[in-house]
Amino acid sequence: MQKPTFFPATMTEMWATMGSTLASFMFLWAIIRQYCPYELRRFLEKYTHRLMGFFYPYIRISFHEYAGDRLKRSEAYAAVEAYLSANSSKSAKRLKAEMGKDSSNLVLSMDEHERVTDDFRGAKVWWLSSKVASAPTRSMGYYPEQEKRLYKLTFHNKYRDMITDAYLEHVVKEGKEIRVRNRQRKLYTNSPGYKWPSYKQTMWSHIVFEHPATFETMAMEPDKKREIIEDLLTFSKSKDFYAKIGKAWKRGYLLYGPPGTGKSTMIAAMANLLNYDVYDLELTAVKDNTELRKLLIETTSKSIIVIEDIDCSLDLTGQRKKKTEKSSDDENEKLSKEIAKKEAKEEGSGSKVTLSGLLNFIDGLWSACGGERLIVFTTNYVEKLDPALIRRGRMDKHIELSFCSFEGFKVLAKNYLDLEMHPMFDAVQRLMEETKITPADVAENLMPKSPTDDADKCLSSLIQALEEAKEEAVRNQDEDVKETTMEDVVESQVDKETEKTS
Ligand SMILES: Nc1ncnc2c1ncn2[C@@H]1O[C@H](COP(=O)(O)OP(=O)(O)OP(=O)(O)O)[C@@H](O)[C@H]1O
Ligand SMILES: [Mg+2]
Repeated sequence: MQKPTFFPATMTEMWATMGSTLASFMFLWAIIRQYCPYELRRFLEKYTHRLMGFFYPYIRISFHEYAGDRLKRSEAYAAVEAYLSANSSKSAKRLKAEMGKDSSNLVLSMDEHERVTDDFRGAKVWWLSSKVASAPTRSMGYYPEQEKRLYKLTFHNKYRDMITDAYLEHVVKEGKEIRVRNRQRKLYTNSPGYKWPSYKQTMWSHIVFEHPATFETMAMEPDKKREIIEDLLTFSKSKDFYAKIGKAWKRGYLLYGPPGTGKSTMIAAMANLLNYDVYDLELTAVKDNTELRKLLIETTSKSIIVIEDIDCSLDLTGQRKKKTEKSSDDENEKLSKEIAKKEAKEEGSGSKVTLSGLLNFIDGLWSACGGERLIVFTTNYVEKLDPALIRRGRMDKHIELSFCSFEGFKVLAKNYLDLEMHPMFDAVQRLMEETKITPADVAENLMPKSPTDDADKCLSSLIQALEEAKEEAVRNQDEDVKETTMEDVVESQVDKETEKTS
């Protein structure tokens, strides 16, 4: 009987032949790579790829993290990352873990060079997470080698239409939803320490946004509060409307009023209402208009860009006027430039952001990128600002936050003391009508200072503060009257003397 040795022998021979052929080919390729000129190598590579294309029935799509000029992280990459994080955690063997929403759960995603498969309407696709190193740039000094991350999607040619249409739409849609669900809201600030020009580094640094303020806890007249909430909610749902009227999907809010009336608190309440990130822009740390534009490009949609105390941030108030004066006289121009330089040096800020740079930031062509953004300015002195800065269209809604009303006090009493009615409320109401007090002062008085402090104690401390404020106001008024009468007396004396001499 013949032994069944034929097959294994042939197989072994076949493997051996194949192995040696492969080795020869590799050897040949190594020689070609070493000695062949670059152009010829490129040519060979190009045609090998084309030849492969005839026989290799699979299609590959790459999703790069930074596409194009790399100004911004690719939305498609982020959506794919989120989609795969939800779908790969069961099948991938190496995963990356990151903190998710509220720092309470971990979000897993594919680690580098990991491959997972996905099924869509019977079609099988493969996802590979990968990274490629790009050559170090030497044009402006030496930067280390940069890594570009990407996802590669491979599928059979016969599913081409279905994958490029339906499947990719499904991935992006689901990915976006997952991102919103897992999103930890962030509070960003522009770090003045930013120097490293690597493309991966953003100009913003962030922490998790955890401010607890809401519109419910804000002391304000109920009608005004409702109006602001409705305005915000309408804005957030108006994507199509803004597209229809041909306007960028953004809205400017100017919050003004004395210190301690809740401007910063309202920004936190807005962010919590709409579930937006907050970008707290420190203008004095921005070097120039170009840097301001870069900062703007790096903000994401669903966010609030805040510039607090806009009147103090830069000397934006008189710049337009100065410019016209300057143009009339060259000598003056030089002089004022030198003074400005000196001032900048003295202040140590060195910021060269101009009013026109800021105006462009708010509603220039670049401001439209991203969409769904609120720009909020706060100031204590609205009258100091350049009218161009706060005209409608730039700052669409002007909200005055003012001294505490009795309605506002009732909200604070409910928050701080759990009180809706109390016999001392009448006294508070009467005093509030007669004098001005900020919500911050009311809040401070209503705050229990020791475990034994009860509602009566807090309310009487508030009444005392109100009475003191009233007395001070009367005193100030008396002094004002005295000053004006003195001025009148002096003026009339001067008038009499000039009449005599004439
Ligand atoms: N309208 C308000 N409702 C509830 N709390 C308020 C309100 N206004 C002020 N407060 C309380 O007072 C404190 C100071 O308020 P906030 O920082 O918002 O004032 P601001 O208007 O931003 O002042 P500034 O102009 O000095 O920046 C907050 O911690 C908040 O608790
Ligand atoms: Mg503030």
